Amino acid sequence: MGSAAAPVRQLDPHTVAELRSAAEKILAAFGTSAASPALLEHVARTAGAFSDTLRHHCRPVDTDDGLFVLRGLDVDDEAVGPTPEGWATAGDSGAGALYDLTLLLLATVMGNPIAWEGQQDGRFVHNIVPAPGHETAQTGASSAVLLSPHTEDAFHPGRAHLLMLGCVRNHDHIATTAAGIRKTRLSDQDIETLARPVLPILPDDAYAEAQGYTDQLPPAVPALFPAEDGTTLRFDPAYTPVDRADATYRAAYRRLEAELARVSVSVSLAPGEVLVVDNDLVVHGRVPFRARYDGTDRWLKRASVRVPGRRTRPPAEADEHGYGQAALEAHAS
Ligand SMILES: O=C(O)CCC(=O)C(=O)O
Ligand SMILES: [Fe+2]
Repeated sequence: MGSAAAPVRQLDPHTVAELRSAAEKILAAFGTSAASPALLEHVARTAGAFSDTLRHHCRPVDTDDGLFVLRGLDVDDEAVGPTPEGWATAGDSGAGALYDLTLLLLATVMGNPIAWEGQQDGRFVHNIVPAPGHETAQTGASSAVLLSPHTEDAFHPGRAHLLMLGCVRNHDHIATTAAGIRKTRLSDQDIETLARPVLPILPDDAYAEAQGYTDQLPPAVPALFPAEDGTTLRFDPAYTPVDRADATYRAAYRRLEAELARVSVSVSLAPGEVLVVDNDLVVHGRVPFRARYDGTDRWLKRASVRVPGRRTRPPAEADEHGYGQAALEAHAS
């Protein structure tokens, strides 16, 4: 694993002030970051009036890294209060809500934020904190184990194009890992093999309801897709029954895994930094750590964004059932 620096987009003080005042106004008007149709409309209108400078900071990923870090937002460590011991108690008022709204605004500039009825109560901005009892899970709530590199919500055809991870607190400098498909070297033969729909990707442990879905069989999906401007990937080995494939496929899959490990970078987010990952180009994960459970634990805010008009995925995804899960879009598209 390398520690090559991720491309950084430094927000200028004027843009930071523009964002802060927008988030403050919305919080003053609604008293919460909990999404209502009226709040979302307010967010859309506000984001639509942002400066060109802010918009430019939010332009699409423009390097082979497939990601960037927005730097410069300020987080008042005292004001956000203790790290909750689980997403459910994170609350949606005060300084934490200000961060939720800032992410929601940024997400709206980049595309259309999405939420899942089946995850974190349908919130548009999730709280990622270590939770007692989940230490070894393959979800954001874990800590003691490596969270293996994955495409976010890989099981679903409506998954995000962009994943945003905003750091509230990270005293122990615990790194998110990121590996971009455009940095890997694979033979044409392997790419061809992995572009065949051979295996399903099953719903992850954050989706209890989807895991109980039995109406239709899990669809086999390609891990790689040769899109117009380069290869994209859909990859989640922890939820893929790789041993069901033949030896040729398994070997190619393992080589993809090894290549992703080789090009993986560590991004240790500091408070106020927002990692933006292109979910079609980059798989992300997290190194293991020891949770503190004393109110000072690592705390990230997460938003998922769809970018209208993208053509980076196989058209056949349109026929997938998505295990009965539906993504809610923040804004009419
Ligand atoms: O904790 C992290 O750095 C990443 C966790 C993760 O995979 C996610 O929030 O989607
Ligand atoms: Fe994730």
